[in-house]
Amino acid sequence: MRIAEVTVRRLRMRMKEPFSTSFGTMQDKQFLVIEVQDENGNCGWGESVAFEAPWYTEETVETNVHMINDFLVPLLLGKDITHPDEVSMLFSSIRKNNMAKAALETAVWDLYAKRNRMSLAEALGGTRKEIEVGISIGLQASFSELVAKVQGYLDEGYRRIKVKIKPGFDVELLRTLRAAFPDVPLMADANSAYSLDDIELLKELDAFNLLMIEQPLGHDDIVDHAVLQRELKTPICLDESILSLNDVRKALTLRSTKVINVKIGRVGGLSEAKRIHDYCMEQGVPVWCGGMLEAGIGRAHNIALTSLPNFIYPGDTAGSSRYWEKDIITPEVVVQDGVIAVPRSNGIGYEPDMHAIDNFTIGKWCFSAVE
Ligand SMILES: O=C(O)CCC(=O)c1ccccc1C(=O)O
Ligand SMILES: [Mg+2]
Repeated sequence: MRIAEVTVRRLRMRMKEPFSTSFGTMQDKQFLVIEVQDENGNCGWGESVAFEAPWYTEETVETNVHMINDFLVPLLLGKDITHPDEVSMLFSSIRKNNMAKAALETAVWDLYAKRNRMSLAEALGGTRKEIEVGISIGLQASFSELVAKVQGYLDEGYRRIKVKIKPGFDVELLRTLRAAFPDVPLMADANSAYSLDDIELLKELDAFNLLMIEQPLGHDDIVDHAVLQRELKTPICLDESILSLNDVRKALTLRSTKVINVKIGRVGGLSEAKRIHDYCMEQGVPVWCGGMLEAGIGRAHNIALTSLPNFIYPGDTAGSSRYWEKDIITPEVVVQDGVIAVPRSNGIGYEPDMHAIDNFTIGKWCFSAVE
């Protein structure tokens, strides 16, 4: 297939409620939507998960606009591609900027699946017909509000609860939750809020029978996490520290982590995400799919990826209505009884809603290959 056109749209959408983590609060979300077109007019869709500010990784919406428009699109446009695995090789001269690369690469995966009349899940080798999902709940103003939120999501059927923690909102917060929900699959995500100086406090979390603790230490660390894991019963799960299969290999060698949170954007695309999945499966290490407050297109890519067999724990991919009054795909992503049915129609299996997309678009760039 020849990549004949690329359209980059910058969208702004307001989330139903703010989302707070150890590094701050956000409610307005800007992100990029990518449309790639082949020589026959088939379209593939991708979403950049970079945020407006660089608190999760160093990438931002603006750096993604720059990288995509000025470096990555010129490497992709007009190229003949037989398989989407080739896209990351086309981009190999560009260091890092994984979210920018993934936005384009995932769009090519969708296009490839559509051309071959298969679902994206099928193209990736996914086997599950439905996926179990959990929910990630941001820091709340009070413990009672948090308990009420958890109860609400359990009532909706979510299969696993993840809460954010930070210094001062950890031991008592989790004690309160465990008292209210003794048997619920529960985990905590610190988004790098602690250091090895907090080791005694982190050991107290072993009392709460958590499924895992996500990224307690430095965003780029795999050495201190190995020291911490030796002292903890609770499995550590790395998120921010994992940017590639090589990072996974090194973290497992050091025993820094027992579970991997796979995010397509953070690792540079679906091909690398699948390689990480396959490697972890060989090693007997479970993985699960993280979230980046995505709109529908990013959500659809997560669902397809999660259909692979070693996605053992429920992921963070909630239904569209968790964040959005109105999503940018039809139908919207629906969670019923804590599961999402993996779409069987071609590509991502959801139709981009052009009316909604146009409504939210605040910037647009179009590129065509020269004939
Ligand atoms: O609901 C989601 O999409 C995931 C929410 C979440 O935990 C998160 C949201 C934004 C940035 C980082 C993270 C994270 O997993 O650390
Ligand atoms: Mg995380």
